Amino acid sequence: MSGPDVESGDGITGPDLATISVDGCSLSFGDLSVLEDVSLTIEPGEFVGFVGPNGAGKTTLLRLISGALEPDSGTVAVDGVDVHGASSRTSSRLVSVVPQDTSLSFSFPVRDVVEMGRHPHRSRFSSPSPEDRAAVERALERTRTADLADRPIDEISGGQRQRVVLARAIAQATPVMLLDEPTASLDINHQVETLELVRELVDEGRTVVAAIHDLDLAARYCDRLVMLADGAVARDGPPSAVVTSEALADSFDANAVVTPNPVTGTETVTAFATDHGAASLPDRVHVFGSGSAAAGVVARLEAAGIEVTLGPVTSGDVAAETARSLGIDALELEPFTGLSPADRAEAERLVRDADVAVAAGVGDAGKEILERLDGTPPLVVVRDRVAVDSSYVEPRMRDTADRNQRWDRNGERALEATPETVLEPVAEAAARWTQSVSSSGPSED
Ligand SMILES: Nc1ncnc2c1ncn2[C@@H]1O[C@H](COP(=O)(O)OP(=O)(O)OP(=O)(O)O)[C@@H](O)[C@H]1O
Repeated sequence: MSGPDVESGDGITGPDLATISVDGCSLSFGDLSVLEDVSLTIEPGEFVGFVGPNGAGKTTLLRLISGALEPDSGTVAVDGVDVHGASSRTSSRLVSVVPQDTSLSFSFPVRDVVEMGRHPHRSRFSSPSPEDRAAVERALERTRTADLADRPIDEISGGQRQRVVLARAIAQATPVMLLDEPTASLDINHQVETLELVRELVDEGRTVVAAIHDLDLAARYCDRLVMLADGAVARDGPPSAVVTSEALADSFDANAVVTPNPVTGTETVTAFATDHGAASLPDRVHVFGSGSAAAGVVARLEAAGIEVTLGPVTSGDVAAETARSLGIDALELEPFTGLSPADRAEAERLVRDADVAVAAGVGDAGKEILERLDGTPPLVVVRDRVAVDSSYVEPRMRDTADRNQRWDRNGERALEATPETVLEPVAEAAARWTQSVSSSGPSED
């Protein structure tokens, strides 16, 4: 299944396309089992991201594919060649590697380091050909490291070194590139430039596998993600199928929501702290309000596994958009319209079905519902940090808070929170409610 030998854009001959086949690979370090029966096929021209929590086995799997580590059982083939049986010259014509740790123990000029990528293409004692030189210059240009070419490698920054090592891999002109955290030490411009460049290499036909911690970048640039957890493939597929709140909860034990990035449309992960005090959370919470305060509350409650409803909220509002992207049931109103009797009935139903209500940036329509539903369920008021300082909004907030006092069955003030701290008072409100119901039975009012 060897690919055709062709003259590549980087001036070398070799197979231009290669498939990676990992078949039933297991590997242990002493008693520690790190990979267990991993099988994967990666097609030519795919950009695959390995994602997963620390210690999941991403680097180990990359090192297994490069041939640096040998599996206890199973095989790895690149372009049909068993990488563990091949000579190092054959493997280094097939696979180039950008390791996580790019520190080098010598002081060569950057150009010489990039030129090392050409060694597999030359006979042992020959000097670089014009073709080699052209490939090196091209790699320096593509990684924007040409201005560093004469500097000693040990006198440039970690991020610059990372780009130089990528240049060396590009100069190596292999059909497969393996990158371990290629953007880890890069600033935002260089992160995006590097991943755009990797995409270009993929579009030229290379097969690229990269371990990437940043899930947003992985979802934005990779064609396919393989989520590793405890040394096994937990999920494998397009980013939209792999970066989900369920997968993040299962594999990372993370409390997170995944929403579409408004600019790129790709998956964006927002993770929250998992601590919400000792009390248990209610099953269902209704959120009144709009704006970023309500959006933050909705996302945090959803990430904590609570069934959330929202409304009334104006269509297009950030809270409505957040609810929509999370598949949350929301009562949306068209801009500049009031509550119809049907909307009112629907809002009242959503609130009555909830164990706790949260008010966050409540507008006039929401206030109307708040006023009519006196008594149940218990209420938590979220004070928006911006709103608290505003002379326009603050009297309205105070007004809402005063009215909320009448809401509480025990005559206590409604519990207050910020979007960041909403889980604890929600848990407390639910506990209070359960207590008051069990001591007096549900109220009629
Ligand atoms: N040379 C080694 N000797 C012993 N244990 C090792 C060795 N290399 C890795 N491990 C262990 O193997 C497991 C997987 O490590 P690996 O570096 O592959 O994880 P990773 O998913 O790349 O993690 P990270 O996201 O932190 O980079 C870890 O428990 C690690 O401690």
